[in-house]
Amino acid sequence: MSLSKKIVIATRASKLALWQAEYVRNNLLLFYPEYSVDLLTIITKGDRFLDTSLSKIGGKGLFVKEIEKSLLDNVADLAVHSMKDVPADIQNDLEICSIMHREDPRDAFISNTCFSMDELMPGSVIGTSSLRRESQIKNLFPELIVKSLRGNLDTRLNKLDSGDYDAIILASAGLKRIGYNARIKQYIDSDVILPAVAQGALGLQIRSDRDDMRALLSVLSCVDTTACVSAERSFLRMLGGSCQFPIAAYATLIGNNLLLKGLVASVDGNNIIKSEIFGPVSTAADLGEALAHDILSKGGDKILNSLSF
Ligand SMILES: NCc1[nH]cc(CCC(=O)O)c1CC(=O)O
Repeated sequence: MSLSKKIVIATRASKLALWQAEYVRNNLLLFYPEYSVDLLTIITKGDRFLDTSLSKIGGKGLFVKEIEKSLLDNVADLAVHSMKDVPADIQNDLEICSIMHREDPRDAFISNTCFSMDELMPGSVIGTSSLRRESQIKNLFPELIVKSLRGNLDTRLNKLDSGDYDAIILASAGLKRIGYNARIKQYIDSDVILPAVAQGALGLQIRSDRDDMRALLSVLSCVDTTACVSAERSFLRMLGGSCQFPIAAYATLIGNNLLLKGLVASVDGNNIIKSEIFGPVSTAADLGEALAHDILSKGGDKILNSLSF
C-alpha cells in the first residue's frame, strides 16, 4: 500500500493558531515538497465561550478536545498545539510526537502609557485571565488591580486600546509569531514572572498508530526544547494541574544539565512556594517530579487543595 502524499493539519481558527499551522505546513513543504499539506479549521469549546472566565468553564484541555477528535476520527493527520494549552495527560491513542524549537518563553507587558510594570501607578488596572500571572503580579505589586481579560490576541489588544485596562500581560511568543512585537513595552524576565509550563513551545500531535506520521514529523523536533518541556510537564503532571492553575515552571539547559525552576502560588499572591532543581538532562522527567514533591512538601499541597474549581 502506498501512502497518499497528502497531509491534513487540524487547527483552531484564531490568527495565532492559523499562523502556527501555516508555519508547520511551510516547514513540512521544505522537507517534503512532493506532499500537499491542507489545513482543517475546527472551532473548540474554548473558542465558543470566549467571554466566560477560563476557570469557570472548567475542564482541562478546553482548546484541544475537538481537535483531538479529528485525529481519532482520522479526519486529520496531525494537530499543531501550543504546548501550554495541552493538559499534562494526553488522551489515550494519541501522542505528542514532536516538540519544535521554542519561541521566547517570557511574558510580555503591553501598555499605551507605561514602559514597564513598575511604572504603573497604584490602583492601575492590569488585564490577564491567567491565575499564574495574577498571583505573581499581586505578589510583586499588591497595589495593582488585576482584571479578567479573555479573547484572542486581537480582542485583548482592542480591549486595552479602548481604555478598559492600563496594561495587559500576554505571552511574547504569540505576539512575535503574528508580528505584533512592536506592541511589547517590556519583556518580563522569567525570574520576575515565571512562565507557564511549555510557554512558547509548539507540539505536533498524532494518533499513536500513525508510525508514518511520526517518522515524517521527526525532522521538526528540537531535542533541547523536548527535554525542557518534558521536565516542565512532568512537574505539572505530578501537581495534577493544567494552564488554569497558579502553577509555573521554566527549564533551561546548561551544558548537559537542566535547570528547572517552578512555583505554586495562592491566587491572592500572598503565598508563593518557589523552588529549583539542577541535574542531568537525561533525567528531565525525574527532575520535574522531584521538584513537584519538593514544592508540595513545602506547602504547595495546601495551596492546591484550597483552590475551588
Ligand atoms: N492561552 C492561550 C495561549 N496559548 C498559547 C499562547 C501563546 C503562545 C505560546 O505560548 O506558545 C497563548 C496566548 C497568551 O497566553 O498570551
